[in-house]
Amino acid sequence: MTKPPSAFDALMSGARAAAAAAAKKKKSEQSQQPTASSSKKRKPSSSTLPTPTSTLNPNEEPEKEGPPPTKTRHVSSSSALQELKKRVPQLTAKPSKFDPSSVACWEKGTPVPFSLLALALDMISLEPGRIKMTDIACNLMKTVIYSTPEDLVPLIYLLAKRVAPAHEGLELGIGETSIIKALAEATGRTESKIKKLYQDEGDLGKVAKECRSSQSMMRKPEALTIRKVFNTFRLIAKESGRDSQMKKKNHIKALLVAATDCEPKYLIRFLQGKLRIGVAEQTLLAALGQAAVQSEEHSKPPAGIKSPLEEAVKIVKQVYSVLPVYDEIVSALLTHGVWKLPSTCNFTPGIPVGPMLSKPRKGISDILNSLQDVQFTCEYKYDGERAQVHYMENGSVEIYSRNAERNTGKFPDVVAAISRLKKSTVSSFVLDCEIVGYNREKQTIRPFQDLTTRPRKNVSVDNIKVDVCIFAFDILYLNGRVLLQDNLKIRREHLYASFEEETGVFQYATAITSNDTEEIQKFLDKAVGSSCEGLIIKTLNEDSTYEPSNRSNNWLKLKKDYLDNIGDSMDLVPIAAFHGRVYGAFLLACYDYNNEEFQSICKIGTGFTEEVLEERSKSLGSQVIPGPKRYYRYGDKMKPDVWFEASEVWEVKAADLTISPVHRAAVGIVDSDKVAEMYNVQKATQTKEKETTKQDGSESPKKQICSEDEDEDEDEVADEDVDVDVMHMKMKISELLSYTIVPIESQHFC
Ligand SMILES: Nc1ncnc2c1ncn2[C@@H]1O[C@H](COP(=O)(O)OP(=O)(O)OP(=O)(O)O)[C@@H](O)[C@H]1O
Ligand SMILES: [Mg+2]
Ligand SMILES: [Mg+2]
Repeated sequence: MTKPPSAFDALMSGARAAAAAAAKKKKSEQSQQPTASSSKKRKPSSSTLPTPTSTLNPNEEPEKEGPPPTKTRHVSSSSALQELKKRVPQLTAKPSKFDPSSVACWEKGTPVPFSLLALALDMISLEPGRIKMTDIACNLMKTVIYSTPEDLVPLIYLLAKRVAPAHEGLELGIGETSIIKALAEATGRTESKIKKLYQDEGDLGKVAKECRSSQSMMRKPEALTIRKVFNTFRLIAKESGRDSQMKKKNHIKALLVAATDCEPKYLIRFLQGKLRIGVAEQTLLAALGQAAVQSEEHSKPPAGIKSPLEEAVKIVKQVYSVLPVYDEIVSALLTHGVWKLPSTCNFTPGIPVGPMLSKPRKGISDILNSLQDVQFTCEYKYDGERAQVHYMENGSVEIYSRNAERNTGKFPDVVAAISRLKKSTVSSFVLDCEIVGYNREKQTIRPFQDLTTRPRKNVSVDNIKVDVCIFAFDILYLNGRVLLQDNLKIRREHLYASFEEETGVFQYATAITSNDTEEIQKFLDKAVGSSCEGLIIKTLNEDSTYEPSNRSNNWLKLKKDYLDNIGDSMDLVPIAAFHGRVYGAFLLACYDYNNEEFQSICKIGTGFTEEVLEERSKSLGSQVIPGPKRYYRYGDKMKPDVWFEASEVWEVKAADLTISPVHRAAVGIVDSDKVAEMYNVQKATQTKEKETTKQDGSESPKKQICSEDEDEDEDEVADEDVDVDVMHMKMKISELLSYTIVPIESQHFC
């Protein structure tokens, strides 16, 4: 999703929910997993890791340093850990050559030690390439399938940094303060000491590791297992009401007390929901597909499949886009095998499917070339929030965002409208639509920015400041029937027959069916004139099924931004920055000669190569001033981390200028108190970010992104853009083109 600042926020909040999200409630807690798919019985290794149920030693002394642990079981002997450490490097083997018994040095069938995951994550963190990362994740899964298949679900959730599927919205809900408190109590240090170490180190995970390793323990509590950690995370996520923070803290403390070696580091990082652990969703799904094929029982592909590994990965990804619930997929996979997945895991009302996405095209002729001899339709591309509305047989409604976040509480007006305007023949449906800010008096679409001022949760219908109109463009499910495989023409007929339109409340996306260049051009102009971003062109008849999560050639977007003749560059001055790994984002300002002031116009997230970003950060680092100059104009809500002397000018190519409630450019000229904002700079720079990620396969460049909120949830960006296409980059329209360092006479402005 590429949005102006506040949408970027929405993305980040989606990520937050997702990063903290987790497993399907009952299932994972019941550890109901099917049996091991490995049929060969191998002898457990002689040097087994002690299991959690082993030797209780009531005679041991409580440890001297730190509070005594609640349990006094002695488990994980350091020799067992050493043995595991010796074996773990084998996880980097090619999955086809990897023998899980070479790593599984604990008793088969017993819970898999958490240290295996922690050590594997250490290895993954050293791997820049996606392929190697996938191999390690795959081998890790193979090991778990071989040893203790019921631990596969918890393993996958931990790798995915979730505690439940995204749509359940279950979050760990712990702040850094609680983590620090728990860490202090678990290690017997003061909170201020931990804070100090954190400040010096910059990484609470490392602090945790150091504190643990420097703490001598007379006796150790039970060794952590993957399932124990995961179940505790779920408990943490579910604690609510009074004392919940305290209870959460105690859960964390119990985990920390039991953690050894590099375990504390990863526990903390999981709890913080940090990027530096885990694997992107698509990598995880690929690893799962491969691990499934290579696990013995179900490895035989049906006849005619030439490349089983690739095919299995495709199946797992496809099934996940229709039913994004690991519990279901893993269970089906272990019971019936990967080849039966498409029939064992199906679309389920109430669970959001991945939204179909579009590919950018540069112009109408480009579109006509791509879609020769194919019937297609053009629709307005509305600039709002994607919504998948599920209306269940019992009349309940759920609204999901593009990232499968549950948005129902944000749009009670949509819930009401949809229930009122569905025809009486309709008993259940899943609607794909764009929710757009709307001025009902003037009957006009409001800018995207206005929509983002709506609170995210617990909105009450009586207190809505920004009305919305639902622009419906697809229907995926109707009266108990899944329509994903029907072509768009049929789906549309169903859609048009299912609702009453009401201007400004519920409308069908404006559409024409034409392949005449001039007509399409006029339609595009009309779309832009009606505050839309451009058009989405969709195949109508053949090859026009709904493709969940796919950025498909059957949906092409034509944004006004992309057209060659629009978009000019502007000379802007960085006046402040927001922290990231280097500076995460800069606040840019234009110079107003009349008022002799710098007025903020946009934040620029990236759009530069890492090299240029590094260079600019360094250069501006020497221009830091204690606070904003009095001739800087910026919105009250802008809270950059550092301010700069106005010292250099950057040429920035922009797609669009819109009225901004935040920035101060052209204040008083454009609108009495509102101002212009170059928000598309951010849209495009975020896109660029995605491509960087894809191309080099690493995740680190994402750290450059900074949103209006904290930068803690960057990882979701990676998850969702695995299939961002390179075309996008070529036609990127707003980017940092060049920068010139122009000395600016500061006395001039004083
Ligand atoms: N008529 C429409 N049909 C499909 N999607 C539409 C339509 N109108 C608006 N949209 C929006 O456009 C998006 C599809 O564009 P794309 O696949 O590029 O996703 P995106 O990266 O979020 O797009 P963008 O940032 O350009 O809005 C959808 O997610 C939806 O929010
Ligand atoms: Mg986009
Ligand atoms: Mg959009």
